[in-house]
Amino acid sequence: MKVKKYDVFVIGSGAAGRTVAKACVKGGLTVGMADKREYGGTCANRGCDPKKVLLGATEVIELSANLMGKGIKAVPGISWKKLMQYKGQFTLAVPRTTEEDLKTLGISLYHQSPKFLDEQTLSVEGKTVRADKIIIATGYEPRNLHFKGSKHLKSSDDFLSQKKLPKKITFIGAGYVGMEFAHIAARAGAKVTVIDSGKRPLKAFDADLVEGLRSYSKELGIDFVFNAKITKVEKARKKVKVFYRKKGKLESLASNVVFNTAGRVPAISTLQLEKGKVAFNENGIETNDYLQSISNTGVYACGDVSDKGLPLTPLSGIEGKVVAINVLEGNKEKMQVPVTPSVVYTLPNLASVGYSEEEATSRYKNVEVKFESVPSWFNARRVNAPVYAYKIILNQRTRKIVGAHLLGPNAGETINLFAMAIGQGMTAEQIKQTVFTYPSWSNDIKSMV
Ligand SMILES: Cc1cc2nc3c(=O)[nH]c(=O)nc-3n(C[C@H](O)[C@H](O)[C@H](O)COP(=O)(O)OP(=O)(O)OC[C@H]3O[C@@H](n4cnc5c(N)ncnc54)[C@H](O)[C@@H]3O)c2cc1C
Ligand SMILES: NC(=O)c1ccc[n+]([C@@H]2O[C@H](COP(=O)([O-])OP(=O)(O)OC[C@H]3O[C@@H](n4cnc5c(N)ncnc54)[C@H](O)[C@@H]3O)[C@@H](O)[C@H]2O)c1
Repeated sequence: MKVKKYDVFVIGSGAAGRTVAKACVKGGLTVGMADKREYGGTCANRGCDPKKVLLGATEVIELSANLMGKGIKAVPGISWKKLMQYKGQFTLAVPRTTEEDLKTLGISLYHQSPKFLDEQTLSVEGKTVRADKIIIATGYEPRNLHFKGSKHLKSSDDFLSQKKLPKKITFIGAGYVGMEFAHIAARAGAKVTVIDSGKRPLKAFDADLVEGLRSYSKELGIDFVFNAKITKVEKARKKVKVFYRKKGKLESLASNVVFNTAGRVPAISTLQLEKGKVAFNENGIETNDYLQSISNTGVYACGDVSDKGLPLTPLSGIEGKVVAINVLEGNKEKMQVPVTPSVVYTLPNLASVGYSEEEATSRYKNVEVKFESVPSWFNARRVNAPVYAYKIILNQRTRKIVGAHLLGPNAGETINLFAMAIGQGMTAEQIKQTVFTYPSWSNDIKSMV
């Protein structure tokens, strides 16, 4: 059988895969790429970007609700249909423009999941393809839940493309996706319940600030069920019923739609990795410091699907660059996971960078923890924001900031200043000496440290 040969074959067209493919083709290599879905990846098609467009409309609701009676006469309503049309202006063209961009550079495109036939050979679209280097950049996909009736659950993709907003919605999973979507849906007018097997939402975030977010979410009308073991889901006419066990008691709750937001797992199940001798674990493809497979030197992995770093868009791009350098120049660049800020786009935002209180306490002899709730500060008061809190962690000996955790309006932006401060090893005094605009959220960080 005829074999099609490339220097590099990239699986996945998200931020990670595109970065590698473009750099390699610009570096003079022949490149092929496959994606089994629409080109452009999760972030641009069905993740960060469309989510944040929907969030924009809910920001108007939050701001006006807080200023009701303080100069604002009415809280506007959301037309879900119109909002989805607006969202489409950001997403609909992504697959086409991505393909055009990649094709113009000379990259050959395939539209199916490849399967490894051996360490260097793939089968895709009925063709046999051999490449010196195969790059796995397939990202994450929703975790399958294994109770009876789980086929009735919808995914985050469905949430971001639903034409009508259901009246009653349940989210299974109070992580990033569940919490962000719960806030969007509640502000857009749905009755929302979030159910989780754990004891609190957003386990990776500071417990004190998460408690502030949980309690404000409750005021917004979002119901929570924690420590719940879901036993089955049943569909009956217009309702979907979730059955769960809590404290030994069997309970149920009915809604129009139930979304599975119970986490995401490496998208590797259709690749036949065993045939390619590519080792993997539950975090993804097992890689060395060069993001090269530990078991097949002809394979690299980057983005969410590699076992390094957090599954976030900025890191996928960075990992893509590292792989491109190592493919083009022969393992020259080690992946060093940088200081990475992260934000949950609820309103208020919950944002975090650096060490948690627990990590800092176990790492340094003396830490100073500044934790305060400050809705009385001018910036919060001027927009009548009811929630504004921070927890800043300093190494007492060096006075360097080692962790910052924020809950409040604009926290997703303000956290970037702390990312810079931690990355550059700045002390509290250096931050205080810096001149910021006034009055601004950024300027508040001087008082926080
Ligand atoms: C709802 C949601 C909201 C998010 N919001 C944010 C946010 O605000 N900020 C942030 O930083 N991150 C966010 N993320 C995470 C972010 O989307 C990912 O970290 C990022 O997209 C990862 O990029 P990637 O290139 O590694 O993978 P992806 O963008 O997932 O790209 C992987 C590509 O590989 C393809 N693929 C998968 N399997 C195969 C296969 N077998 N064969 C061929 N192709 C395959 C997929 O179709 C996809 O196009 C969000 C994720 C979700 C789901
Ligand atoms: N703003 C952002 O940067 C952003 C937004 C969305 C997603 N992401 C990325 O995507 C990743 C996945 O996010 P996610 O929200 O899907 O997952 P997650 O891991 O953040 O949360 C999943 C939640 O589901 C719960 N859960 C798991 N199994 C369950 C079950 N059987 N029953 C009930 N609850 C169950 C877990 O306890 C957890 O609270 C994140 O780690 C993040 O890296 C980032």
